[in-house]
Amino acid sequence: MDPLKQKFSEKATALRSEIKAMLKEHGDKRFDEVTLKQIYGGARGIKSMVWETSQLDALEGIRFRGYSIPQLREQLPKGPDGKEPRPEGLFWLMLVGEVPTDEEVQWVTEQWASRSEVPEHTFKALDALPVDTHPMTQFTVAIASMQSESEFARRYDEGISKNDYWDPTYEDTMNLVARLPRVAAYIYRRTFHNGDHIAPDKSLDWSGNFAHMLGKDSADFQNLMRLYLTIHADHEGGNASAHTTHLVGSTLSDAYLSLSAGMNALAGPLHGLANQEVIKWIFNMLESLGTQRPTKEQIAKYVEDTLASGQVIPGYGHAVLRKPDPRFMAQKRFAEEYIKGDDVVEVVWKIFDVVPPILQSLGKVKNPWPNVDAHSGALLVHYGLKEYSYYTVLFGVSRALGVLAALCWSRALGFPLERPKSVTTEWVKAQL
Ligand SMILES: CC(=O)SCCNC(=O)CCNC(=O)[C@H](O)C(C)(C)COP(=O)(O)OP(=O)(O)OC[C@H]1O[C@@H](n2cnc3c(N)ncnc32)[C@H](O)[C@@H]1OP(=O)(O)O
Ligand SMILES: O=C([O-])CC(=O)C(=O)O
Repeated sequence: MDPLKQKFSEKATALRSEIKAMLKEHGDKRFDEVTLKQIYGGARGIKSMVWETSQLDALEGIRFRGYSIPQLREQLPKGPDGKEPRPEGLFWLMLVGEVPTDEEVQWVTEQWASRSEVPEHTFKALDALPVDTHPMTQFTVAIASMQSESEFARRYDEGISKNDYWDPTYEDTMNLVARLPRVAAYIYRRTFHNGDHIAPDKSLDWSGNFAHMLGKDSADFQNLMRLYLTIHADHEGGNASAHTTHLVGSTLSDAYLSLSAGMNALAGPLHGLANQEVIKWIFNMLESLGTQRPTKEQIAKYVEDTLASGQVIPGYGHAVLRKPDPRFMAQKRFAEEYIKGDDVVEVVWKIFDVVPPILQSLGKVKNPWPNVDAHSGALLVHYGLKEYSYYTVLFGVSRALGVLAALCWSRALGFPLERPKSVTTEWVKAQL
């Protein structure tokens, strides 16, 4: 058995028996009460799911197995120039709860390179779609098309024991994550570069090779990808892409079908698509103001106009966070270090000054601060990746790491079919 799988199997076996004992002793202990507002309000804050890979604090932001983003940047093995963390290490950490060594991360890089062959029919499926099909639609089609290779589906069909579900789920996860950069780069090159595809370079790390296949070989862009693919990977279990992957996975749909479903949730403008909406909104603002360097007063007026037309300010607000998103701050740090003085970055920082007090003044917005999506587009534009309808695919490649590591845990811990209760308004009225 490979070393990561071995470690995962040991940890999962131990936790499964611990949970069993805990449920036996404390199964009826109350952890939450549900208000009518929560029932009608998108289930905000209701504790109803277990997610081992990360946890979100409203003020501090995300912690992956207890590690904050600055701590990850310090402690995870980095790319060849020692600057930014490699997402391979974060995957290891999320899956087994330990910060990996350089050798362990190198092992993941090589495993993924060796599993990265994409089936020919996936390229054919993509080529059958109109070239202007939204990149996220192409992405979900490509992921679903690879389901024909699912180990879990094959072994389930053969009659696998419940106790072994975790094993082919792990195999599917490793294969799928290994292939995503190739699939995602193929979508980018077919959509925006006339199908002029770039062969993988398996000597590079997972992010470096992805950058290379996109057609961006600079060391700085590779570093941006390492950071980007690390910070977007997981945001506990309740966000729409994670929860969708989890829900679909709970029916014993395999990793391919579950991730493909989760990516459809990520493709919504209130969730992952917000990163494209942010840069579109900024470009529209610059065009309508006729300048690349708007004043704060000009931005404030544009924000007021956007709100007056009944639209949200993309990249601001959050269902859980109540402070500036540490993922926004991590990208701001990257911009300060690598590309200070960039015009679009300067606009993003001015928006950061202008928007929160305006949203606060509305009196209804619970979090006036920027989320992760407020910054990412400006960094990508700087390196020439201007095709913003593609941005959510990058997010999706990263998000796969967290939701699939969590899927492995769900199968290893024997989690059941998810099926919460719904009620009608008539029923609600009868209770009042
Ligand atoms: C990776 C991610 O998914 S991060 C989030 C990405 N999405 C965005 O950036 C889109 C813009 N933001 C939003 O629409 C929201 O803040 C969400 C969807 C992220 C969170 O929604 P909620 O938890 O319902 O936010 P909240 O409780 O603060 O909403 C209360 C009111 O404030 C409004 N509001 C919240 N954020 C904003 C915003 N950025 N601009 C304008 N109004 C806002 C809501 O639309 C709602 O208005 P309503 O009562 O008239 O319907
Ligand atoms: O947590 C959420 O609801 C949305 C979010 O920021 C993410 O999924 O990255």
